[in-house]
Amino acid sequence: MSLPTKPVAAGDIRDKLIIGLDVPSVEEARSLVERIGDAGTFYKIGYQLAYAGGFAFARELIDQGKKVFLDLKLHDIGNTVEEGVRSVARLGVTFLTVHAYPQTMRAAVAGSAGTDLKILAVTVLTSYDDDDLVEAGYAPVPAAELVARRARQAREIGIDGIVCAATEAQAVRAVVGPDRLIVTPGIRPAGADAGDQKRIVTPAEGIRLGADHLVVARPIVKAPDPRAAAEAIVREIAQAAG
Ligand SMILES: O=C(O)c1cc(=O)[nH]c(=O)n1[C@@H]1O[C@H](COP(=O)(O)O)[C@@H](O)[C@H]1O
Repeated sequence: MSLPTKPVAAGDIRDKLIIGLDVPSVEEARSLVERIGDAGTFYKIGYQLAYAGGFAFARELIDQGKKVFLDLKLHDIGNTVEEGVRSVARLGVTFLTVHAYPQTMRAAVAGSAGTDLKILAVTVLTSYDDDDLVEAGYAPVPAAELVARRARQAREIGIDGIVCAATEAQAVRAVVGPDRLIVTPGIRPAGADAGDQKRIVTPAEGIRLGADHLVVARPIVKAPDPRAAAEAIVREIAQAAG
């Protein structure tokens, strides 16, 4: 089966790889970024690093010319989300995540209005499968269906991009159209450990399925040679985007 491929936007192919800095301290993050060198242009700061000095480190990365994705997965009452997003927008980061609940997404769009910050809505976490949704209290619904529903709501609300598993990227693209970003975690180079991820694909598949950016943490962060691991993924992305 030949898969539709979204044309690759002009720009640096390395930006398609977002490296998750899932490490416990700024010192470790700094040393990892140094080791990866110019193989890494776009970094994600999530819970682990954000709450351990990561906000100041985001500034440091931006000053080095790197792009930063602040993965805070916000979800609270509308006013709190809106004001929180307004504060994040002042940090100069490129992406911020919120959970794809309509109230939360509307508040995030309001808080980022008039700024360069792009809001990404996390549809259904890639560690969830259909059984996990039932356990969380949802009426039985396939994860893919809930992803499509939330992607439609995100588009209607004016969210900039969607975070979903690459296995759902084509369905999401059909819903959101060509102008929204699709960002996919749950990426594993062939042979790598899945860990807690349940809906995974390889970097090449992720790109062929239409992802604009791939988020990869453990396969790079825990590799004996993180730079070589990042370079191999960028090569795979370039070939797939080819
Ligand atoms: O928003 C995210 O980035 C995210 C959403 C999601 O559904 N699944 C997911 O794994 N992530 C993040 O993507 C990264 C994936 O890490 P690895 O599984 O180690 O490559 C982690 O930092 C997660 O927090």
